[in-house]
Amino acid sequence: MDATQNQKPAVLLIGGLDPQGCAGMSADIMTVLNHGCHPLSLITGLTEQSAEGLTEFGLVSPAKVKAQFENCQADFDIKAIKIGLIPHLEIAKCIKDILNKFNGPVIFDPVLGSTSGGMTVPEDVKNYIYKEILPLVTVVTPNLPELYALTKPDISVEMGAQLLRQEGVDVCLVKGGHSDNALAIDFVSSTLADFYLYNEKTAVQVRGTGCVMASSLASHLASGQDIRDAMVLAKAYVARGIRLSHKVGPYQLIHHSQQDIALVDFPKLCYQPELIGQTLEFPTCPELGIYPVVESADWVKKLVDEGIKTIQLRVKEADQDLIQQHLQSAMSTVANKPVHFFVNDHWEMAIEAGAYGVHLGQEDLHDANIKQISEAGLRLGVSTHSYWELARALAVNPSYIALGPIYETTSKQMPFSPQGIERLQQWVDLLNGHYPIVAIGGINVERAEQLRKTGVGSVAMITAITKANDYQHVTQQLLAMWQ
Ligand SMILES: Cc1ncc(COP(=O)(O)OP(=O)(O)O)c(N)n1
Ligand SMILES: Cc1nc(C(=O)O)sc1CCOP(=O)(O)O
Ligand SMILES: [Mg+2]
Repeated sequence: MDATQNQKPAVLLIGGLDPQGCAGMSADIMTVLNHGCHPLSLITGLTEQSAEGLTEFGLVSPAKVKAQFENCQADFDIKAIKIGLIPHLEIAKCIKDILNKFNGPVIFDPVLGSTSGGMTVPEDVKNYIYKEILPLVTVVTPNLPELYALTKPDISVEMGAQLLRQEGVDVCLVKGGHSDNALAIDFVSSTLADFYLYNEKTAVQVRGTGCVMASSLASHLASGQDIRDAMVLAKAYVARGIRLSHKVGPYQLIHHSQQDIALVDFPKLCYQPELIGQTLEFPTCPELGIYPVVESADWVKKLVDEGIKTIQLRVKEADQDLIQQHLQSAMSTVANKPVHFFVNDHWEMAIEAGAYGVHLGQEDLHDANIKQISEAGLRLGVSTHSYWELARALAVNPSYIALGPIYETTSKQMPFSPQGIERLQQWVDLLNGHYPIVAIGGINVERAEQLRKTGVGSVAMITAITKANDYQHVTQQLLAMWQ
């Protein structure tokens, strides 16, 4: 077997040593270890600090940092680099050389001083960071004071992030924890999209949260997570750490743990600032059981006749009249029957027809008027395929959350690889008691039986029923299994 297989991903940490073990390199190492990664550490400064603030950056030799990096690179396959304190110009130049020899993701938490006050990074270093380091960085994670110091005082987060990105950074994540808002709102600007991540703020002042956030992000990227997922998971890790934080000496410190993240720690994601913190209400729905997704009113009739209690009409046709005909006909099938009838995509028609609910994907959420669906009293189901899509779904507060594709599907082309049963188990554990979950994608009778063991309340399928040799037999098998 290749000796590099099954090795922990190595994360190179470049930053200052806080001898009190609360922030900087010590916090970074604890975080990286907790994410199942291996920390490599290059110390940029032997700081002197206390609860009163930072009094000394502490010189280290750039030549030694360079030599240490070369040893690390020779012996480890570095998967991500996280940079914190850059105290001196010579160290900044050395870091630039290191970054030029590295191809993977670079996370830069631009520590310019200590939150408790005292010394700050000299102007020449700040200028060098701006012009020479930022262009080599994948994600920069300033807090508000750092954003102001690097750009302009009191600049908006959107404009500030824009300025940093103009220097060549791929993603700018501005941490809003220092604002006096009741929510901890981070702004993310990236080539993929701009969005806000938010969760409830706790009253406690916890040390080292910025270091932990950036190290968590680096660890998730080193482990191969999508960059948006990595940001969501890192924010959840910090939120959980703050919620469980504890007193050490004069400080309140993050709790590091490998336990699963709880829903209360999971951030919400939205694209418009005016929607931050606005929670809509949708009627609840029960566990939905066997949930066929079908393309015609004819199939709705055939399956309701078989005893199906949840069904979705998913007509992928451009002809609006035809969709309307299918919908009207399906509505008369389900009228006065205990059937949970969902309409895919066409939310306005669903409201007009008085359907039980609507199912929307992430792109559909952009176009739909979610408030109108809520006001009309329809249930809402939302698709998710990743952690960041889950964060988006949580902001909408739907009636159920779907996860897919659990297995390879032939019914639809998607940029997502199969989630697998373990990922479904994570969704069930995270959302249990809060949102009903629907699993979809490549599910047949045998697989449905396996998935039931995760505790998922519903399985949705297209081909297993509509392409079956004997759809009635398959439907009866599924219904019998899910009782
Ligand atoms: C139950 C259920 N889950 C997921 C989907 C997929 O919805 P969406 O992502 O909007 O894709 P389309 O179905 O519109 O192609 C679904 N329809 N139902
Ligand atoms: C429509 C759809 N949405 C999916 C998602 O993952 O969001 S998977 C899928 C197709 C499901 O069809 P089948 O049961 O034939 O695999
Ligand atoms: Mg859709």
